[in-house]
This record gives sequence, C-alpha cells and structure tokens, in this order.
Amino acid sequence: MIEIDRITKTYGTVNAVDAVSMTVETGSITVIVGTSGSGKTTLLRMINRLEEPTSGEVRINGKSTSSLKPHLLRRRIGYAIQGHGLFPHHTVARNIGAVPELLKWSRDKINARVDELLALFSMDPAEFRDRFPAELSGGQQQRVGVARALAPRPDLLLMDEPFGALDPIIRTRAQADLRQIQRKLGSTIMLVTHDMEEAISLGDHVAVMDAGKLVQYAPPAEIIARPATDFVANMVGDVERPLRLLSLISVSEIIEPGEAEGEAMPETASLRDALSACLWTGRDALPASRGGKVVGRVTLKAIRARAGAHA
Ligand SMILES: Nc1ncnc2c1ncn2[C@@H]1O[C@H](COP(=O)(O)OP(=O)(O)OP(=O)(O)O)[C@@H](O)[C@H]1O
Repeated sequence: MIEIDRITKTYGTVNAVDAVSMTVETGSITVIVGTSGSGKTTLLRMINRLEEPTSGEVRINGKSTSSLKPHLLRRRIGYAIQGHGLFPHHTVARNIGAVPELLKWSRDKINARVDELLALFSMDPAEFRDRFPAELSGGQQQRVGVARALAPRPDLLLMDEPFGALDPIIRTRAQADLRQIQRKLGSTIMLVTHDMEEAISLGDHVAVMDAGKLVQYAPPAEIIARPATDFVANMVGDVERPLRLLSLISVSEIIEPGEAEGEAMPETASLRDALSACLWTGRDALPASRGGKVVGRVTLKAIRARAGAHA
C-alpha cells in the first residue's frame, strides 16, 4: 500500500502540489489526470524523490520514503517516461537488465528475466535481445522502456505520459498490453496523463488534479457519474455525446467581445477543438481569430452553455 500524506511542493510562492493525500492499493492502477501545469509530474516525482517534498510524506508499506537513501528507493520504484529514456548504445537486453545488474543479480537470473519480460511484451527474445533501441519501432521502444522499469520487480511503477509519443492505434494497443501485464504480474502502477479517456479506460482509480490540488479521487465510473467539481465535469464531458455535438459547431457561432490570453483559435475551428485547447492549456477563454486577426474571444462558459443547449 502506498500512502501519500498531505504532500506539498512549493516553488517560490506557488504550490505546484498542494497538500495532496491519497492511498493506493497494492496491485492496482491509479491514473493521475489533469491539465498542463496542474502538478501531476511533480506529484509523481516526489514519490521516488526525484523531487523532495516541501512538506508531507509518502509511505510504502508503512515505511516513510524519507528514511531511505534516494538512489536505493529508486531501485525499488520503477520509472517509465515518455520517450522511454533508453540507453541508445546498449542492447535491449542490457537496457532491460540495467537495474538487476546494479542489484548484482546473477547473469543467469538477469538473462532469464530479460527473456521472460520480452516474451510477456510479445517480442521474441531471440529476435530482439541483441538489437539496439534505434533498430526498434516507437511502440517496441516504449515496451522495452516499460519492461526495463518492471525488471527488478519493483514495489511500484511510476509512469509519466508513457504513451504520449505513440500514434492513436498503437497507443490503444499499448494501453491494453499494459493492463494485461499489470493483471498478470499484480504490479502497482501510478500513471500520469492529460487524457481523461486514457484515465478512465486504464485506471482502477482516477485522481484528478487542478492547480496543484487533488479535486477528486475515485473509481472511473464514479468520476463520470458524480464529478466532484465543475472542473472534473468539464474534463469528463457528458462522456461522448456533447463532444460529438461540439465538433459539429464552429467557433464563429459563439464569438463574444472581449480579450483572452494565449494562442488564438481560428473561427472555423470546432468548439470541440476550442474546448480541448482550454483544457490542455488550462485557460477559461481563448482569443478567436478571423483571417489571422483576433476578433473577440470564446469562453469555456459559452462552450458549456452551447453543449447544454443541445443536450
Ligand atoms: N523546477 C521548477 N521550478 C519552478 N516551478 C516549477 C518547477 N517544476 C514545475 N514547476 C511548476 O509547477 C507547476 C506544476 O508543474 P508539473 O510539471 O508538475 O505539471 P504537470 O501537471 O505535470 O504539467 P504537464 O502536463 O504540462 O507536464 C507548474 O506551474 C510548473 O510551472
């Protein structure tokens, strides 16, 4: 069991993560979802102490992570990131065996573990063991990255946007593979994404972050049925229907006078695109442009009203 207890990270005057508490059950997947800058990565990196918390603590099976040396802690916690961070001059086998080697496992034990993991990820060990990362597809590199993180049988696997670089079809497949492997190995996983669909399809629990705060922590069905705040409701949408409707309406229909910060949205774009841009960049309003010139703004409130009017 992982207990996160009022953990906070302050940069200057900003609480990037603000007194977040949650308990993660062993053998489950928890997905942390939120807009850009909501504190997801900082939260994840405090768990393996790549960032030191300003206050609060994390306990793994009852033991505070602050009682362990960070490099020893990180051998017990796997970490997989977007772009996978493989060592380019090492073979697949050496990449996967990197931490077991540090832990001084025997050569036979490492080789067996490498082959076991490759097979689990549907990669024939005889074919892939001796290849270099550049000789793999993006999806294969991603799988090797996850296999490497799982190699020493970590207590916990942290994943930061692991599927971010994959195209949508491979991404869906990679999510299904991860689910299957996690079930088989009984791993405990905490995964960060900005994609609510990914959170809902992968998570046993979904943690929604907004401006450093944990605004809801619940199973996906509850997040959809009973969003705790307007922000969560916005992130979930009313599942698919309003999004489909919004994709049929153009920004030009709801432009209003006024200003907004950041990159402009062309009036010919759909409200689905405008909503997506608001959520992605954490803005409540976007400038709207016609022929490259800003002519007003489109607000999250107006997008929601329009979605409601069609419901
Ligand atoms: N080293 C740092 N120094 C100062 N501020 C930081 C630092 N790291 C992160 N922040 C700030 O903390 C906040 C949270 O950042 P964090 O990277 O955790 O967000 P995130 O939700 O993971 O975003 P994204 O999805 O864009 O990666 C942001 O406002 C960010 O600018």
